[in-house]
Amino acid sequence: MAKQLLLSPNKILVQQEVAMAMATSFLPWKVSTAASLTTLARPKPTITSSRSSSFSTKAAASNSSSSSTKGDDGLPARVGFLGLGIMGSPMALNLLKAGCDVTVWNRTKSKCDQLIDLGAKYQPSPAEVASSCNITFAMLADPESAVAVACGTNGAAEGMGPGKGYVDVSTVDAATSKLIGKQITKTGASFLEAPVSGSKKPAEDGQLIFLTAGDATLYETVAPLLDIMGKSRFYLGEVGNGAAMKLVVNMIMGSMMASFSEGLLLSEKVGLDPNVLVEVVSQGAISAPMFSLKGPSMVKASYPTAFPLKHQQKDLRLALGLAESVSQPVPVAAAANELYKVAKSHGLSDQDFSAVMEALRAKS
Ligand SMILES: NC(=O)C1=CN([C@@H]2O[C@H](COP(=O)(O)OP(=O)(O)OC[C@H]3O[C@@H](n4cnc5c(N)ncnc54)[C@H](OP(=O)(O)O)[C@@H]3O)[C@@H](O)[C@H]2O)C=CC1
Ligand SMILES: O=CC(=O)O
Repeated sequence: MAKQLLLSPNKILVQQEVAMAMATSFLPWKVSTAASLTTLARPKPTITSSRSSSFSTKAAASNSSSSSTKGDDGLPARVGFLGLGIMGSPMALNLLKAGCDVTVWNRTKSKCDQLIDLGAKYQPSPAEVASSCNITFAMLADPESAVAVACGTNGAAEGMGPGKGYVDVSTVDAATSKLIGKQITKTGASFLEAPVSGSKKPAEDGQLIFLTAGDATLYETVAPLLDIMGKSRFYLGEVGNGAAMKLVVNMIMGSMMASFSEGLLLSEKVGLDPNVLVEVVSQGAISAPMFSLKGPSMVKASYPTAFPLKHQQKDLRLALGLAESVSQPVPVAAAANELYKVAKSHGLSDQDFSAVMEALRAKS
């Protein structure tokens, strides 16, 4: 059964979560390999503690053979995936590995090859993916590409219709998400926004956090698919709330990274070993997985891309717009945004966002 928490004062419902029996009843095409559940069950974060059944669905799916892509009534799951970048590729791969019938599309077709080799189907346009699938996910770079893929010529909306669902997992602003939702629902299909928190590695490990909002029935329908790709999911109500939550989280993250970079450079300048700083930080109240993960390579001025810097700057820009819309001062985020803009002007757009440190180094 769904457990709901009411968060005042905004009256945003956070639903945690839907039992497997309920979820699978919406999904005749999903598997339920009960025998395999116990062995695959992982420790769950507190937030997911009320959804052990959904978690088990994930475990079952992860352990399933390709024959288990068919439910009791023999209907196959047909899941589309649009956008196979750093995040989309591992997410689609996890769906495929879990036994889903996955159809992919990417603007640069070569990025589909690995998934096709592993059994994914291919369609030459978002419209054709949407028309051949029950559920279509989209993981695009930014608002412009998310709109183009959903609503442009040969876009997904052209292939949508009653009974289908479109789940946009890109990080965009609320207005963009609402626009896409409007175009999708006009066709009779359902829409869910579901941006993710978590980077390349969590995407590979199926450990993403989904921040969903929109059609509640579609949310329940896709819950087992989200559980294949992620470790937790939040349902936040109306379209726009998921986008807003994601932007607030990434606004904090962008400022944290800028501040951490300043600390590393300052420690170096005053003759301290920045590796020791990373260790000290890791043991105290400001410890964060992000610092421990990226600190050692930042000290070596190495920035292997997990979260491209250009996307972090996009998120800060969109978060500033969100803050502006409600007259909320966010001076720290505004300053961080300027730093990421400088980093972009130094040609660091496609490096990891931790390369923002280079913008500070260049200033000194
Ligand atoms: N990387 C990360 O750690 C995280 C990223 N995100 C968010 O997820 C989204 C995707 O990120 P990520 O995978 O890292 O980004 P990438 O830059 O690796 O991938 C972007 C994807 O968008 C496609 N794309 C870009 N422009 C267009 C366009 N005009 N038309 C059609 N397709 C287009 C790209 O296609 P092509 O291959 O042809 O260029 C590619 O598939 C972003 O919104 C990002 O902010 C969220 C959480 C974590
Ligand atoms: O959007 C980036 C992330 O790490 O989350």
